[in-house]
Formats: sequence, structure tokens, C-alpha cells
Amino acid sequence: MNLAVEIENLTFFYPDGNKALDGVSFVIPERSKTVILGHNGAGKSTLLLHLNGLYTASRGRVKIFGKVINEENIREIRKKVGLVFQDPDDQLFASTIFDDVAFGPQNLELDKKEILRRVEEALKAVDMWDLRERPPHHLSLGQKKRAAIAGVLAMEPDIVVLDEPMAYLDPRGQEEITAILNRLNNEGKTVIVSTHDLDWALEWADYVVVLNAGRVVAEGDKSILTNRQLLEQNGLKAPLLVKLFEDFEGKLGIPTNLKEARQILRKFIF
Ligand SMILES: Nc1ncnc2c1ncn2[C@@H]1O[C@H](COP(=O)(O)OP(=O)(O)OP(=O)(O)O)[C@@H](O)[C@H]1O
Repeated sequence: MNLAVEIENLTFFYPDGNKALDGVSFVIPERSKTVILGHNGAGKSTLLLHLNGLYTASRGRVKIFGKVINEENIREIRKKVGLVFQDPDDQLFASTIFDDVAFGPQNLELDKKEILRRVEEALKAVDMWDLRERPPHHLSLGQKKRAAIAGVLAMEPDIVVLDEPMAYLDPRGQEEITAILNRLNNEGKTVIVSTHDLDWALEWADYVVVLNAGRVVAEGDKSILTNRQLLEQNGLKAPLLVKLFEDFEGKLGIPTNLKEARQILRKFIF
């Protein structure tokens, strides 16, 4: 298994002395769809900000494709790891969406043709090309989130990290973002998402990391999401499917997505 991310004994203190991460170690397989789960304040955002070197470990280290992030390689790392913030207003600041998405490639000092190619490809990937001349503050939240993702895609990263991309979106907005994440993963990118939504995680993820109070309490395949006791002990709500099927455990088994649930029920009923 090739690894996109390796985190070794990562501890992080905020300047006020608050220890937000405490000896965190885990790996993320390359080309996986990974979810980082944890209750409010568990340390998800703090952790994600380490993945492209925006935060620097107080102790321990973070490796991207086997290379420890350090001051010398930080520019290279930022080309490989794109980070989409939870609030798109933290990311969008130019007077048009086009300029916003062009900002990253311009900083790479690429030629004009290449910048245009990247911006067009990124905006088309999130279905925002037609809105490219709009100012960001004239967009809906779902559109802003898609524009923020385009800004990251224009850097052509191998790893895309998104901090709670579904937060505050309606079901349609969530579906649009999920479709984008799936396309990115199908193209071979490693996609890492923090979320509270375990129903969504059960359907989407293939790798899971659970944090509690700045520590890793579980890491591995999505069968973790069927362990109701573990999830609840760590302040999370088990997925509805898991709650429904666990009453029949032994007889039915616990599905790890809706399709499996249908298959189990079909077998049981017919
Ligand atoms: N700038 C800061 N200064 C001091 N402490 C902070 C700061 N930002 C976050 N923290 C603390 O660090 C811990 C981890 O916070 P973090 O935002 O990483 O958690 P989270 O899992 O992303 O939470 P949420 O789900 O609410 O977004 C919390 O105790 C939080 O209060």
C-alpha cells in the first residue's frame, strides 16, 4: 500500500498553550477516500492545517509521499497538497471568481496560456465556468464552496484536503460536492475530508480516522463506522443504517453502505 500521508507522533500547542493534538500517529493510503471524524474541538481542523504546512508540528512530523514537511520543501508540498477551508470566505477575496482561481497558478509564475488552461479546467470541473465573471460575494454558499475547490484544483494537487465541505449545504449542494469528490478520486487523487456526518461517511469513505481530544482513537477501513460503541464513546453518532441493522446482528450482518443494505434485505425477505 502506497501512502499519501504519514503522521508520526504529532503534538501541537496553540500559542495560548492549548494542546490541540497530542501524539497523533496514523497513515492515509494513496488514492483513498479518507474521512477524519471527531466531535467539536477534537482537533480535525488543526490536524488538516498541518497537511500542507500551514501549521508546524510542535513535536513529531508529517510526511507527504514519504517526505517530511520542512521549510525547504514547503513550496513543493503546497503544490502537492491542496487545502479547502471550511469557510469559503476565508479563501475567496478577488473581485471575480476567475481572478480568484487564477491567483494560485499566477503565483507559480506559469505562462498566461497555462494559467488560462488551468483556470478553465478547474472551473469546469466544479461546474462554475459560466459564473467566472461573478464577484464571490454574489454567489450562494454552495457556489462559493465549489469556487473555493476550483481554486485548489487549479494548483493540480495530488492530495485534496477539505475541512467539513458539507457543512451548511442543502441536500442538492451536498450531492454536488460529493460528485466532485468522487470525480477527483476517480482521477487518482487522494481525497481527505473532515466531517461530523457519519451517514455520509459510511456511504462515501473507504478509510477512516477517528479523533477524540487531540488523539487518534481508531484508524482503518470503514468497518470502524459500524462499531456503534466506539463511535458513541468518542462523542459521535453512529450511522442510521448501523443502528437499524445492529438489532439483527448475527442474522443480517451490518452493511457498510446503502447498496449492501439493500442486498442484505433482499436476501432476507426473498
Ligand atoms: N486559535 C486557537 N487558539 C487556541 N486554541 C484553539 C485555537 N483554535 C482551536 N483551538 C482549540 O484546539 C482544539 C481543537 O480545535 P479544532 O478546531 O482543531 O477542532 P475540530 O475538531 O476541527 O472542531 P470543529 O468540529 O468544531 O470544527 C479545541 O480545543 C479548540 O478550542
